[in-house]
Amino acid sequence: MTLVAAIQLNTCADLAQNLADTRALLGEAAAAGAKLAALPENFAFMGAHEADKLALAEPDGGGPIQDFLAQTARELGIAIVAGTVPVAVPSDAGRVYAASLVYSSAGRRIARYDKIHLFDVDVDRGDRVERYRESNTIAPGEPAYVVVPTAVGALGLSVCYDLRFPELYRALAQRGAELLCIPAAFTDKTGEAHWETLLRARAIENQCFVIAPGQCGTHASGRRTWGHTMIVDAWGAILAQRTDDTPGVVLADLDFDRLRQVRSTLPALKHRRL
Ligand SMILES: O=C(O)CNC(=O)[C@H](CS)NC(=O)CCC(=O)C(=O)O
Repeated sequence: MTLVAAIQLNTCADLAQNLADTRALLGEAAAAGAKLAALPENFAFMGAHEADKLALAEPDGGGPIQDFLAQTARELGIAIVAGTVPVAVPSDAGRVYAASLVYSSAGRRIARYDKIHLFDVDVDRGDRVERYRESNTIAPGEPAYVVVPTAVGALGLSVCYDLRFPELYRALAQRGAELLCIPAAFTDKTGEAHWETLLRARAIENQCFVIAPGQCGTHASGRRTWGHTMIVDAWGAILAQRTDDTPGVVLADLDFDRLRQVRSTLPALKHRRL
């Protein structure tokens, strides 16, 4: 058995405050015995305006957010999947990559995945339309399938809106992923309709654990996110989830014997023909 954590946050526009909140919950996860903890999308900063995050862009490999992550992983002895970090796009000061970075418990960065699919969507709220244009401030990552060996198994990386593109997860599973990480800031509206169903479908169809830490509550922009951070097993069962709309740690013990049993008794991954 292997204990992992998914951390739910209500990120605000104060970087120092967000890092302090993150550090406290990572500490809680480590104290409980978790070997790996995953943070939500935009864990370090959510400003009043999308463009506010550009001021926090860090060069690849260094900066206050990345230094915090490396140091915290080392001090707590826990691997961290850092939801997303705003990493500078060389030659484009107007956009950043939404980079999901993985740190080993020694504080070494062992993987980077840049969000591929950008949320350029109008969310209909009945009385008004909420307009998201993520591509105004985020540069899309080149399509890439990142699977990284960790202390808790082979981890496939993705971010938030990627969840709606099952071909990404199929490719990660084909490349050996046993866990899929989906850090998110889902809208409360689309989250209520689709979040749990999509997460459980990705787990079931790819016979992988799914770790999905989410943003929750109201943010500086006035937008609301869905929370419902959860960890799902390869059979689609919800192992643990946070139903409170507040920050906190979700813990689950991953049983890899169960994963192997699911894959051998229902060998759908081996029955693929396309
Ligand atoms: O809300 C914010 O301010 C922050 N949101 C985000 O950072 C990102 C990009 S705008 N949200 C999503 O990708 C939501 C996807 C989603 O909700 C869906 O696929 O339904």
